[in-house]
Amino acid sequence: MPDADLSILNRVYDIILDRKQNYDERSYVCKLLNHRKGMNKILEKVGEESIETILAVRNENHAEIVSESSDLIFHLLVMLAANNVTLDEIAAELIARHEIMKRD
Ligand SMILES: N=c1c2ncn([C@@H]3O[C@H](COP(=O)(O)OP(=O)(O)OP(=O)(O)O)[C@@H](O)[C@H]3O)c2ncn1[C@@H]1O[C@H](COP(=O)(O)O)[C@@H](O)[C@H]1O
Repeated sequence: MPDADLSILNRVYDIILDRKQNYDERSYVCKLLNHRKGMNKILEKVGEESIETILAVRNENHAEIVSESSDLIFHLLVMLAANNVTLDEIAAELIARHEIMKRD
């Protein structure tokens, strides 16, 4: 297994963008992006996974926190891609805040 690093966020985001362009009935991302409830379905999933992450923390269960946080981040990536927000924009926002707030 390759070293785990956050470049996987870009890789998954790029797959989601590809799913926006190329419908595949086997794809979970395509099901979400084309759901009859529209954006509400994606937002429901973000809400659901947020609550499951909170419960995992309440349970003090490390493995569950990792798993539920991964579900949450994945569904956030779908929500961002569906709204044409790029990861570069998120990175730029975090960098700008870091520059403003850093104390050393
Ligand atoms: N990271 C993920 C990922 N994490 C979770 N899931 C799916 O998210 C779904 C919802 O998870 P839940 O735990 O909420 O399960 P559930 O309650 O049964 O879900 P629903 O009934 O609400 O659909 C499950 O079907 C999971 O398989 C994911 N599906 C896809 N990815 C990534 O997205 C890429 C593209 O996926 P496809 O579009 O399916 O090819 C994959 O290669 C992965 O990198």
